[in-house]
Formats: sequence, structure tokens, C-alpha cells
Amino acid sequence: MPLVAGVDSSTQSCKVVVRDAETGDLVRQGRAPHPDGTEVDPSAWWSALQTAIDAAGGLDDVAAVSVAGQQHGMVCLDAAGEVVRPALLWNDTRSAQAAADLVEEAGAGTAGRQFWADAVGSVPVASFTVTKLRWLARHEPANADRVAAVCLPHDWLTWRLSGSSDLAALRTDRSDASGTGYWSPATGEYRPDLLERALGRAVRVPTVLGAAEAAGALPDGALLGPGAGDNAAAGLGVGAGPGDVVVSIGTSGTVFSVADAPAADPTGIVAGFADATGRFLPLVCTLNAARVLDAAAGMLRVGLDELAELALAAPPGADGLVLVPYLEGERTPNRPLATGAVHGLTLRTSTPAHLARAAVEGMLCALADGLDALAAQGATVRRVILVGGGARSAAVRRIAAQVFGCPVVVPPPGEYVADGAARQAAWLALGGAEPPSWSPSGTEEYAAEPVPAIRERYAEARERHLDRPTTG
Ligand SMILES: Nc1ncnc2c1ncn2[C@@H]1O[C@H](COP(=O)(O)OP(=O)(O)O)[C@@H](O)[C@H]1O
Ligand SMILES: O=C(CO)[C@@H](O)[C@H](O)COP(=O)(O)O
Repeated sequence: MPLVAGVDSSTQSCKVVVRDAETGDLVRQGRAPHPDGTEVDPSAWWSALQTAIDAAGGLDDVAAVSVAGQQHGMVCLDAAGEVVRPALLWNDTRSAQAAADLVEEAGAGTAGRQFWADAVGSVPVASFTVTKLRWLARHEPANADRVAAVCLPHDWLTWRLSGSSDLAALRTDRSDASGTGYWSPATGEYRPDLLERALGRAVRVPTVLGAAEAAGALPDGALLGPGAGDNAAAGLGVGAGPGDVVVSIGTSGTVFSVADAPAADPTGIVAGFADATGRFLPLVCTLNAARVLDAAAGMLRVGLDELAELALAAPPGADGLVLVPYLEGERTPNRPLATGAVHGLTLRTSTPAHLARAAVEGMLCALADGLDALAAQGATVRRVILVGGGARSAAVRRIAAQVFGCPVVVPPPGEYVADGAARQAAWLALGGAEPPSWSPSGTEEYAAEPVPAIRERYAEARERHLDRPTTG
């Protein structure tokens, strides 16, 4: 019974699971928090990983380990392998202008967007690594000059676990490479010209590995998997198949499916990522998901369970109260300077229950827009598989079916990103053409009559968002 480990180095925390490679049974697990903020020193991820590994009983007895992580974060290394500056995370919007510039430089109007969609499958917004490199070149030229290599959070952790300090030993996988903006899922090749266009010169990038190719080994011999972006790992963790759309409610809200052909959406709404099995992962990502619930609970001075009870106590549509959840600006739609808003306040709707319901519905409506965009790109939506920390909310689980208008399947609470990484590690340890078939048992299914008025009213409110003041 070989054991394998999977890591999820996500925005808010690091999670480690140790599972039986053949059956997928959970043997032990651990976690540790990450610091807050959209700019983080990678050494904090390394410390959290060590703490989480210790809490999971160590890795001495595992045959293989894979690291999945938050996508897009810019980790710049100098020639000695030292981190040049704190990493800019996927939810850091300071590179919004750089993103607009890169698109504009590629062609006026739709031509620029079409260029990027054709070149790398996605139109870059502030989240993408390529825009952060442009920001660095323009705003911190001395730091930009020191950069010898650029990689992503999961690449850096895998490299650290290997014990190497040689930049030539950096490895990544297709799924995370596809979120950089300088690697094409359609061709499987880097676009060094686009990286150079952003940073002003060429730097080293990690070698892109196949789905079950070793990235090296831990010093004590356990194999290191290629790892994955967290969404691709979640797809592997829940075993998403044809007709499944996964909705993940973490810091980000994501809506994605596994596809046989690459996507290239010139509107920029759907990102044409690669998955962790050799296929593709069209994906829509919002900046505001579980933290909308945290914020609503904070405003109401209740815990998350009480927030769910309150939300379920108000009627569908919250009697017309709508919360537009752009609390951190927004990525989809691309409104980095937007703020959130509450519309429809009356004496009747000025209750904690109405506000709680509006928060849950607003967050889910933004994701339902993503579901529509994915369907417009050809995805079949037979059911939604709901994962991420926000899926622990009873209100989210119940209201999702009303908002999405399709059955919602919720696997038992778990760490599906770390599980996907563990499944990849098992694939590496056991070999074979496909990953071992683990499937979560005990899923719950939620079905409900759709309530179209919720989305209609949300769509009206969404258009009336305000931008953040740029001074003061
Ligand atoms: N019972 C719950 N109800 C609602 N939200 C929850 C609940 N439990 C955890 N969460 C939320 O889940 C989020 C963390 O989810 P996670 O998927 O781990 O995020 P990330 O992958 O971005 O680090 C937190 O914002 C937390 O508030
Ligand atoms: O930017 C994206 C996807 O494109 C995010 O999904 C990040 O990958 C962060 O994920 P979480 O930590 O919120 O799960």
C-alpha cells in the first residue's frame, strides 16, 4: 500500500493530504495559514508548507508528492536563485494598466484581444503573470534588471522541495504554464517573444512537464510530481468528466470544465487553460467569492453558519435586495477598479436575513454569468460540482441550484485541490496511461426550481457599479 501526498498552496492557506495511492483512502492531513495580502514573500509559503507537512505526520513514508497552488503569482528569482521581491498574487490588480497596454499594443480594439486569444488561449487581465512582468519593468526597473528566472508559486515550492538551487532545474506543468500569458495550450510551446515584450528581455522559465512526468525527487528519494494550478488539480480531485462543470468557491470563484480542445475566447471572459491530464480547462474566474461571505458575516457580526441560517430565512431574491460583490474590484467582468454595492434597500429589506441572502445570491450570480460564458464556448452543463471553502455553507449549497438552474452536486467537505495533487502523485508512483480511479463517495445532490428573477435583478444592478476613487 504505497502512500502519496498532495499539497494545495492556496491563497489563504497550505493544505497537505496523505492518501493510499491505490484506493485513495485518506490516511492523514495537515494545514497552516498563509499571510493576508496580495503581495507575499514566498518564504511564508515555504514555512506554511513545512508546518502543514509536520501536521500531516511528515513525508518520510510517501512514494511521491505533488504540489498544486494558486495560479499566476509572479515569483522572480535572481541568478543565485534568491527571490527578487515578494510575489505579486493572482488577485493583485496593480498590473491592470499593464494588461490593457499589452492588449492595446497587440492591435487596436478587438484585434488586440484576438491576437492574445490566438497566441496563448487567453486575453490577459491583471491576474496573468505576463502583466505583472510588464508592471515590474515599468515600476521597479532595478528589480526587473535582477530577474534571471520567473516561475509560479507551485513551481517554486516543487523546486525548493527538490533541494536544488539551480535555475535549470525549475519545472512546471501545462495547467499552470497556461496561466502565465506566455505559454500556448494549443501548441504546447512557450512564447518567449511575449515574455520579452512584457519584461523587455528574455529570462529563464521552467521546463513544462507532461501530466505524469517526474519533476525530480525529494532528497530522501520520494518522487516529485509536476504539480498543477489549483483549479486543474481540483478537476482531477473530483474526477470531473464530460458534462460536469466544476464551481470552486475559494478566495477566487472559478467555473470550469474539462475539454478535449483548447479554448480561445477573444472577449477574454473564458480563459483557455490546459488541465492536469493532457486535456484543456476552459475557465472563468472571479475575484470575489468566499470572502464575500466573510465580509457579510463581518458586517452582520455573525459566524458563517449563522450567516447561512439568516440567508435561508429570507425569500429567494431577498425581496429585491441585490448585493454586487465587487469588493476587491473584479476580474470577470474586467473591472479592476470597481467597488461592491447594495441595491434595493427598503424598510422591508433592511434586515440581516435579507443582507445575508443578497450576499450569497450576488456571489452566485457572478458565477452563474461564468456558467453562461462557458456554455457559450461550447461546454455542456449537465450538473455543477461545487467545491472550495464556500461550499461548506448550507445556504450556498441550497441557493446555488436556484441560481444556476441545474442540479448541484456537492462532494463531502474536503480538500479537493490537495486530493488532485495526491492523485497525480499516485499516477506517477503507480504508472499507467490514466490516473488511478479514485472517486469521492457520499456526494449530496441539490435540485431546485430555478428562480430567474434573481439573476434578472442582479444583471440590472451589476451595470450600476461604482469605480474605486483613484486618489485620497
Ligand atoms: N462554513 C463555511 N461557510 C462559508 N464559508 C466558509 C465556511 N468554511 C470556510 N469558508 C470559507 O472558505 C474560504 C477558504 O476557502 P478555500 O477554498 O480554502 O480558499 P483558498 O483556496 O482561496 O485559500 C474562507 O474565505 C472561508 O471563509
Ligand atoms: O487566478 C485564479 C484562476 O485563474 C485563481 O483561481 C487562483 O488560482 C487562486 O485560487 P484560490 O486560492 O482562490 O483557490
